Amino acid sequence: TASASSADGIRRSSHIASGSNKMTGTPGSQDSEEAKASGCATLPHNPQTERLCNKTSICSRSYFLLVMVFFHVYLINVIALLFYVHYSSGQDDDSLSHDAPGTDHSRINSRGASSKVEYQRDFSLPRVEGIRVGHVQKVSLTPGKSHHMRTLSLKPLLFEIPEFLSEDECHVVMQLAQLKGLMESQLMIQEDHEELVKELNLSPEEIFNLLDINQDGQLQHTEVISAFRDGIWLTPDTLREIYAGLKADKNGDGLLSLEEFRLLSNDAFQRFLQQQGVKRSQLVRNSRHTWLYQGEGAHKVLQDIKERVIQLTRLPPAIVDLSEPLQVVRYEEGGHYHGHHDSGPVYPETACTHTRLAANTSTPFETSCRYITVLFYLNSVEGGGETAFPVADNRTYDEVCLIQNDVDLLDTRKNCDKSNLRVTPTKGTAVFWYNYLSDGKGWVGEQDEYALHGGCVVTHGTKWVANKWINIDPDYQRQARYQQLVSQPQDKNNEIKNQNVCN
Ligand SMILES: O=C(O)CCC(=O)C(=O)O
Ligand SMILES: [Fe+2]
Repeated sequence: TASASSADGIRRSSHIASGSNKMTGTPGSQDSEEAKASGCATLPHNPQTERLCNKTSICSRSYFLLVMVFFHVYLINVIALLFYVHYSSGQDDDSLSHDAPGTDHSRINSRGASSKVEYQRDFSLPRVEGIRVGHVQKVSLTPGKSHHMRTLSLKPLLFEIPEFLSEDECHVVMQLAQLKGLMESQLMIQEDHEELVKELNLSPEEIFNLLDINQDGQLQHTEVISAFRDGIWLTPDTLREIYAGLKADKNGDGLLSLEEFRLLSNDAFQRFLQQQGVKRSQLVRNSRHTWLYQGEGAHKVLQDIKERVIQLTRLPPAIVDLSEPLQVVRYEEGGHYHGHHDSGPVYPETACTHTRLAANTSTPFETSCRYITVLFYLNSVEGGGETAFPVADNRTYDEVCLIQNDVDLLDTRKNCDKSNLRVTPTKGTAVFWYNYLSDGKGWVGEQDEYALHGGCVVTHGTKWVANKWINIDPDYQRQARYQQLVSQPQDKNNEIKNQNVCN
């Protein structure tokens, strides 16, 4: 508005100026009025002095015009200066947060997160193209050597790279893992599940309603299996045994009414399983594992593998550096890992485990956000142990269809042969896939439901694999804040960690 009225002002004053030129020398009311207004009325009425006054003195129209022009130029300069100051201070904010991390401590709040900074999304995550199933592309991962990468499926986007690791490298990784010691991948009783149920304080009716997916007032086997499967792997057969043991299914129709369900409280369930003795084969995962750090100072083989993963995925090194360490897994004969996702789904109220430190709020749910899984086979397995992708490249995917007519596609002890895709473990081969789709704007989108997979039961010998998970938060701001936070000087990081421990 200010500049509009100024422009208007210029237009009006130039109109007055041209009008005064036409009337110069002719005594008239307009001239004399203006002369009066500008102080010329005090001069004696002399046409010569009046002409002089009109043309050269400080009360002339041209002088007025000049002053107005200067005034507007001045005004425009002031406005431009204000704009400059405003925008340049905004840019400073950004450059502080990106280029000189940790220099502006005032913006780190007590939860260790920067509360004001909005990171500009000026970066697109690269994604390897699959082209079509069976397509082979050459990739250069180490100087002087090229690998062949074959597309195994498009849903999920899945690739296989033979000879990614040399025999020696496989040997070193297995030895380092053994040196460090492997722990059980899954404990026998899932206490956290029970605790969560207690914490939520749900009544049996509420739980029944949650489980009754088709809302028919009865619980079918599939509805109970998917709900209680958090830890112990239930099959329709074990479920029948449990119902019989707890005398839960009074009328013996294989379905549970609300009344029958009350007898099958979580406690009773767990107690029954404890009495029976849960076998390792009844767990979701039957293996042992350990973690190997791959950063500075780590064994050269481990650092080399990380570098090759950077080349393979074409992701910024910082993202790979800040991801989980290498997980080395050993399955004994009889070992397995039932169908699962390596990453959780993305909901607004879910936080990623790796960026939790940088989350602005404390969120009730936490999940692993593993954008990519790179799975290395460290040995060739004598029997079984394939990695199964039950729904890879399915035309449709419907979770309910995973368990049908007592056939559970997630059961890698029984039904691996029914999986759409199986990869045979071969020493040195790597497979990698995306657990998330793209959001179409260069960042992480929805979880890819087709990325469901599992490790089939090892029928002969042992199986060694390693997982390199690349963690990226689907929430760009959280990922950026996290990267900013961990790249701050050590003393500041300790301060933040201590705050978290104490809170
Ligand atoms: O052992 C396999 O083949 C798969 C392992 C796996 O899916 C995992 O460790 O998350
Ligand atoms: Fe997995």
